[in-house]
Amino acid sequence: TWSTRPQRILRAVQQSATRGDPRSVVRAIDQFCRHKEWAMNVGDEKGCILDSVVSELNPSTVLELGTYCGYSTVRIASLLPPHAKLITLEFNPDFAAVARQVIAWAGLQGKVQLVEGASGDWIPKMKEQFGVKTFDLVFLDHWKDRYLPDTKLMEECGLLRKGSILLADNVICPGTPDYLEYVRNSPRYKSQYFKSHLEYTKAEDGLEKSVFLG
Ligand SMILES: CCCNc1ncnc2c1ncn2[C@@H]1O[C@H](/C=C/CNC(=O)c2cc(-c3ccc(F)cc3)cc(O)c2O)[C@@H](O)[C@H]1O
Ligand SMILES: [Mg+2]
Repeated sequence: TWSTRPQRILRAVQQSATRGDPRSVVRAIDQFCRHKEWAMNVGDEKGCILDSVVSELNPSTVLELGTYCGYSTVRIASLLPPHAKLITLEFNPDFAAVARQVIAWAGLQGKVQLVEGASGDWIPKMKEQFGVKTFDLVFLDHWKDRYLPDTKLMEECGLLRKGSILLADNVICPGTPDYLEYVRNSPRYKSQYFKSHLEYTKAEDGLEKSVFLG
């Protein structure tokens, strides 16, 4: 087939979702991934847990690592207060191009800064490039072996403050054992596991919510 899966996801959004309606964009992607082609979006079950963490925290600054098609970007941005900002990092240009259009279809481009590049390069530049002091919430959903090094990098760059929340996808499937061991045993975090299922399947997966204690 000539198109890529992200391009087919974008087409499903453009065909089935209403412009400017984030919930319809989320629904269109979930419908497509449940009934047509599985894709690695956080999905609706874990997405509801993500929504509750965002709504409860009401964050002003959010960082997302791994945009992919922009599904969780849209979920998070649609819940942010008026002046809040979400910076999302994506290093695959084809995925970034699809995500920009998904985010625009949802009408959320004003709340989202999609940065095309690698987390390791951009985390150290957050303060100077975007005037960010610290992040209230970080959503980790990129390569699973990068969760721990990038968390340590965020600590070193002073991007976390007392009370900052790290929310990590896939801590069971595919799994992030070194990250989980770190946030669950480090005295600098208070960690909590939210049991759920791998998107669009019955397999176990879950989100780990970790509060940075400073
Ligand atoms: C330089 C590498 C680290 N820095 C990075 N900086 C910016 N973007 C990065 C990135 N790493 C990866 N990305 C991007 O994040 C995304 C990667 C996500 C990786 N996610 C998974 O592998 C994943 C995989 C599964 C999965 C589960 C079960 C299964 F059988 C098959 C797959 C489920 C998920 O929910 C997942 O999130 C891509 O868009 C990629 O281009
Ligand atoms: Mg994931």
